[in-house]
Amino acid sequence: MFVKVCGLGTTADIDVAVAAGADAVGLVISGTSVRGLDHDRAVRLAAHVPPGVLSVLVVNDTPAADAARIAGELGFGALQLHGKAYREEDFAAAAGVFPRLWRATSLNERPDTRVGAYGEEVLLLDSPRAGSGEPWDLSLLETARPEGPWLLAGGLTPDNVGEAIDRARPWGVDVSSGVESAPGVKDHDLIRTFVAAAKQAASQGA
Ligand SMILES: O=C(O)c1ccccc1NCC(=O)[C@H](O)[C@H](O)COP(=O)(O)O
Repeated sequence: MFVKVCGLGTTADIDVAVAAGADAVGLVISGTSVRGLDHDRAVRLAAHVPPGVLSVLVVNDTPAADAARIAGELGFGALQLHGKAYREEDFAAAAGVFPRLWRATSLNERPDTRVGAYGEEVLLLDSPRAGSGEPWDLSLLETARPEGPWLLAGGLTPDNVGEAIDRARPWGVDVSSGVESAPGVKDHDLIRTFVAAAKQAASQGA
């Protein structure tokens, strides 16, 4: 089970997520997010992610080609494009600059759930309000379950991630609000508990 912890804001957050066994860490650059990093902090945090752990740049309001340029310049391992504004041509433009793209979408919006439909490596299925901590109706997966590398996100917590994995059978999971003590403030114990619960649920279900 691939586990990504998103919206990290400090080097200590990264250290804790990595030590807990997270496979990827997400850094958000977005003017509208409580987790949005300014450029200098993003540079510092991206450089802090150790080899072997995937660093993911998360954007939702940045032109895709600009985001791709930033991802390349800062040495990110992947770029997660979030939001309704991105179309297939945006992915094509971004891929010409930085090819390791993740596509985030919501099943509530009736998206294309084929992994790779827009040239992305990974598909992320999230709640309609990304980063809100709101869960979504997993029964939507019954008629639109993706195949291949896809992440379940949206309202996951240490308490519900095991059941969500059993039900949705994703390739990986992604969490942000569910490991916070306040919006934008990561709780290190919750990060450890979440990663352990996700890995355990996956090994029991394997
Ligand atoms: O985290 C944010 O604030 C955010 C804002 C805008 C676009 C995306 C954002 N986060 C991206 C994510 O990685 C997922 O939405 C997140 O893991 C799931 O969020 P949550 O329900 O808070 O766990």
